[in-house]
Amino acid sequence: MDSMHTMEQLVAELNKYNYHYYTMDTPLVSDKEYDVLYDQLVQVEADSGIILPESPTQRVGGELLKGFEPHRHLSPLWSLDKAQNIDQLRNWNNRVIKLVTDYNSKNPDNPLPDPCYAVELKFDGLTLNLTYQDGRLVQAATRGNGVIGEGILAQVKTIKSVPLTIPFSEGTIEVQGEGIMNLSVLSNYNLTAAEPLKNARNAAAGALRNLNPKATASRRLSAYFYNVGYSDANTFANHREMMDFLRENQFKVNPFITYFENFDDVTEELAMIVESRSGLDYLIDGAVIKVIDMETRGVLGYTDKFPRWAVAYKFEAEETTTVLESVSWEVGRTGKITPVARVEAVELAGVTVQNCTLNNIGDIERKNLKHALGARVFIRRSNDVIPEILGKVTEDNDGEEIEFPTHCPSCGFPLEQKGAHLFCYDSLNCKPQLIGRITHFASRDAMDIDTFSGMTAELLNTELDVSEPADLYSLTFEDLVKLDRFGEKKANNLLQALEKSKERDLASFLFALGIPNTGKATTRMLADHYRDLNAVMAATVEELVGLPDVGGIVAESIVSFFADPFMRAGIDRMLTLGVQAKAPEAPRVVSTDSFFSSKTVVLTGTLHKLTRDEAADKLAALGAKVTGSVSAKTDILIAGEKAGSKLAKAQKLGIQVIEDEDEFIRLLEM
Ligand SMILES: NC(=O)c1ccc[n+]([C@@H]2O[C@H](COP(=O)([O-])OP(=O)(O)OC[C@H]3O[C@@H](n4cnc5c(N)ncnc54)[C@H](O)[C@@H]3O)[C@@H](O)[C@H]2O)c1
Ligand SMILES: [Zn+2]
Repeated sequence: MDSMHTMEQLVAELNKYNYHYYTMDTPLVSDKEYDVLYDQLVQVEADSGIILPESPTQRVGGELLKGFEPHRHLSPLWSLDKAQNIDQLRNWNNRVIKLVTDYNSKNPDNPLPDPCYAVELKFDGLTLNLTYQDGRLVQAATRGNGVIGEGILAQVKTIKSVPLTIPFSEGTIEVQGEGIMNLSVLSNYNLTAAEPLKNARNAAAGALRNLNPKATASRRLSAYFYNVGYSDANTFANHREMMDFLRENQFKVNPFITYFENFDDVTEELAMIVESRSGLDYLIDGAVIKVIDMETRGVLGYTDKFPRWAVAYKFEAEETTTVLESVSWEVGRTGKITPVARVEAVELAGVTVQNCTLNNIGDIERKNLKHALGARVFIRRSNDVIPEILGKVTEDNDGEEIEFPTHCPSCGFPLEQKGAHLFCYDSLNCKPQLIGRITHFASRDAMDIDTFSGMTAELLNTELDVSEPADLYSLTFEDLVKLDRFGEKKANNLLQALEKSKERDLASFLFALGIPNTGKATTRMLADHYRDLNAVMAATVEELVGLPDVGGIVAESIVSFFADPFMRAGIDRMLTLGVQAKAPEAPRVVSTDSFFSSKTVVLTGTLHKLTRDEAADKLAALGAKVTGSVSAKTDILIAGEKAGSKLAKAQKLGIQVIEDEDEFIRLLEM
């Protein structure tokens, strides 16, 4: 009786979440939280042998939205069975093998081949089913309940990569794929949107199920296709043939698709995908493993909800919900004030999350978080960066107000707002700014002062009054040796490291200065172009904006940095104390007859025999233009190990890719 009660509660709760997720595209819980409850229900059903008629384990999708013309799919659309770990994946494979073996023993004259597998990305967007008649797109539908979907032809036509006509013109076919919003498109959209979108999946789904196709068009969606669900004139022997057909008919097919004869190789591929996940420009929530032989698929068949010949291998969730407890304000090295949120501790992607970033006050307002203290919020963690608060679960005014500071929480100086950010401009006296500047100056990509940390900067500041980088170079052994936890050895080590840093090159020195809005690539370019510190310091805005990748803001930042008498004095003092800021070595000989001459080259992934900087130097010396992102203008992509989205993009654009490092080196030396 108790399990009956649990079951009823779970069914009711899950159906409520389904409605908000599938029908409204505004989920109330994260997928992670949903999946936990769903798995509980599956377990209770298995234990009790009872399944309630309205159980979500028996149905695909959710209710249809009114206002769209219903479309009956020519063959049904399915959900996918799930494996949360490799053991569950092996169980799935064992079931496949058993069914194939059983079949073969009954049909010895016509046996099925040993299973081979395709591994694809599992896109997180909205399922699309496109109907083509005699080569023309005549309908596009959502999955709906798997049998009937919502007709969203006008909306789907706004996706530029969806072909309106295809070469294949024999009768009717239905092609399935996923409508998605690229993450870069989402973040661009959010830069100016009055109401930022929380999540790319809901953004895509909501846009496609918007009655106004103009609204859909403004989201600039994309779509990947992975299945021919129905064709009255064509059959395929296996998945490869089907993919070839899709490519030949100009559907966008994801380049990350691999085929394996051996199941162990599948698990290796999955590990690779997990690695490259954070480099992709779209959301995936797992990978899909499919048996490729079509006859085998027919024999394996379907349950009420999903095919037995495919399984989704779920990756660790990147989103969950928690409660926003408080907000504190941190001062960065440039004086920028960053709100840091404390949330109720929650597990996400393998770690316990307690702090999240809120970016800036502009973001708090745009994300409707101004009154969110104590409210439930969605958070997202990708890569290893600090998780971000995406927005409230419900848009109700149910929280306390987040008060914005008027004075620097560290030095008490009145704050100024510039754009979406608050700044403390008391940069010479505000302690976190001093410490931040010194720590940055010493960091690896800057002056590379060994063993120096934020704690060192803090200690030197409190005990020896080191308040700017130049002060570091007047430190003496006597000063250092009397410090807590220092001793002779450490004092000598630091002095040696400081001595060594005097030989750092101009690019690193410029980077170390921490000029606002000026990163490593720009300081390197400045060093290459001017080859002399005084020349950089004398550059004008007009001159700077003429240089590659320098815009007005960067140019202004550089000029006003060097115009500051305090900064100039600090630099002069460092030069007097022996800092060299060495110009790059001998002027570059630009060759014009090499393989790489006048080609635009992008480097990605890990190289083993060269660092990326070395490779870029060599390429530049051969007259190549080395850029950071792949576009139609790219001639060659050098893809080292674990190359991710850039490789996929290059393949998609048909750009020449060199994946073999030895071959790359051979071409460099040619
Ligand atoms: N947060 C919520 O409130 C909520 C509610 C309901 C469901 N969900 C989420 O949705 C999941 C269940 O979703 P479902 O049953 O709709 O779909 P599914 O996750 O079981 O997978 C089926 C879908 O995967 C998609 N897909 C992407 N790439 C594919 C590929 N390469 N090949 C084949 N299919 C591919 C297809 O669109 C297909 O419809 C749950 O696990 C849960 O995470 C969340
Ligand atoms: Zn301050």
